[in-house]
Amino acid sequence: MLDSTQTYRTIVPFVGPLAWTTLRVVGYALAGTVAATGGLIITFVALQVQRIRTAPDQIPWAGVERYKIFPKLRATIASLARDREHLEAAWERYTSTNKPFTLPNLLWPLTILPPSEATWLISQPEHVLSVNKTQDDVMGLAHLGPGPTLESVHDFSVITRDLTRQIPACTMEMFEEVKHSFDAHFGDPEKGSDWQDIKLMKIVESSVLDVASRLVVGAPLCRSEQYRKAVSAYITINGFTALFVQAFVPPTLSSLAFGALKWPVFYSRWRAARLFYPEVECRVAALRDARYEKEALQERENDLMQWIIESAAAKGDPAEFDPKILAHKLLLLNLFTIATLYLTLSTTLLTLLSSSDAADILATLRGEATEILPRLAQDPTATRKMHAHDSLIRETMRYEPMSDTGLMREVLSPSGITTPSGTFLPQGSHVGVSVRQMQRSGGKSADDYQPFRFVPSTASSELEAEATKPPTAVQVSESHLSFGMGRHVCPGRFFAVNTLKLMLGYMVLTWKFEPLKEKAKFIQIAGASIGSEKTVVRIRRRVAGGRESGDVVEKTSGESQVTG
Ligand code: HEM
Repeated sequence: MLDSTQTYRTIVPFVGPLAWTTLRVVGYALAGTVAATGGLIITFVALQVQRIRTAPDQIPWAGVERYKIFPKLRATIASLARDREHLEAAWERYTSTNKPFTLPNLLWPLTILPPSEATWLISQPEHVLSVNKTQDDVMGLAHLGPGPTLESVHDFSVITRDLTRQIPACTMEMFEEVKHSFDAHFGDPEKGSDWQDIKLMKIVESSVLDVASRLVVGAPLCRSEQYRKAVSAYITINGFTALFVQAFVPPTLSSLAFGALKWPVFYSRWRAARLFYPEVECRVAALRDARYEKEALQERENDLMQWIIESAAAKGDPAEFDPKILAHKLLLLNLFTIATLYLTLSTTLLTLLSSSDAADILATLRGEATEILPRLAQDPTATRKMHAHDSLIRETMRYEPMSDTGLMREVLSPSGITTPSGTFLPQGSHVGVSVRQMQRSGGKSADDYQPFRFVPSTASSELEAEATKPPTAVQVSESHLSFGMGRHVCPGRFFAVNTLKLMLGYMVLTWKFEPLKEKAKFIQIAGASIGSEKTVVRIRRRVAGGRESGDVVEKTSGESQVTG
């Protein structure tokens, strides 16, 4: 055995070189990190400067501070957190005189047209003002989309044609999932009917994930932890990759960047798709075999997966009928449904619970849900009579839309385009409207939150009722732009509002909510409004036992059931 002196003598000669090597590795790592960060910052700034140049010259910019160096660049960087502030100030200043202004934004400077030009904006053809191009850029669809072509990715006819028509047929299935997922995620069942604190955003996210996925992949997969994790990872990685390339990579190099960065997205997509891919493959094969057998065709499923498969088959292009592409198309739709329903439901709840009338609003909703939800099994179209819920959804989207700006288009026309009031928009510039301000500028009470302002009044005659009927949540107009407007209006809005009614109705029937003591905080990120993750809400499960009509009782199987 070596004594301590020997050990010391053996080790000492290695200490110096080892320390030196370690120091060098750390040094290289540090230098690499500094160089990479510096490179990213320089590319980012150069890219922003180039984008600033694409904006129309003669239009004033929002948020710029004169006499400061690089005012537009500074305003662009500040827009990440101060977008709403910029929008409000410029709206006050320019819109009263019907003038456009340019809103700085990290994606691109956005020229905001006055409301009088919104109808002109949406009536321009795609090759002049393009919606698809903005979607492709924000979501990286050309590189990360399912394919087989971009045109195919933008074909949403399955939603417009099949999903909207089949809403009554899907309602009970969706309601079953609402009950299952909200019971599973909302609060700790062990606490019974005691008050408990929940982090609202997290819990709404988990519940919505199951409900939105039920439409796309069905049960039981939508409830599996493996699928939930895989689809969440796919949404996050896809979103970050597309945004990273849009923010840091010049358009000329974006194909190269996507070529390298797409692999984590494809891997995450594969992890989610492989869980339902065999089912898609099996149905594709069945459809191929059964094309000439009427009986087999009659037995086919009636769900989104089947509609997508049949729609692809109808195109007669083998590339469209590839099970892998079909699975990826389903995942893209799952991304749309999860993100939009999560944001809208959480904003609706937070705005409602922040209101000074929260208790009364909840009571009215509960009354309506008690009357309608138990009738769904007999009449799935009964959700159309949930006027209070519909009005609350429309009012929340009006008051606190998912995004402050909308109707976003890129000018594709090589010679640019001039608006009716004479504003010239060059090729490559981006144009849109201020959704939030337009929705809040319809009279004295437009700045107030009145959840039941769109509930039909009880008129004396049918004729009068028809004449005074307020618009519903899915009816878009210049004062209701949260679903967009024109040819690219959201095709999923009928399904979205129906599902939101089921979720809200079930929640108010099943839990008591304590109104918030302070107004809920919303985080503004680049024009999007998202409830704070930290918001804690107090809930209590209503006592089971069917004491009141409409209460939720537990069946012996452990499932919950709404009593009639
Ligand atoms: C409350 C929830 C939702 C909101 C607030 C919402 C909002 C929007 C908005 C603002 C647009 C852009 C319209 C335009 O550019 O003019 C859009 C487009 C779209 N939405 Fe939704 N959406 C929701 C739910 C859904 C759902 C559930 C689906 C799928 C089932 C869906 C599918 C789509 C598709 C495919 C488009 C692109 C349409 C096109 O470019 O032609 N959305 N949505």
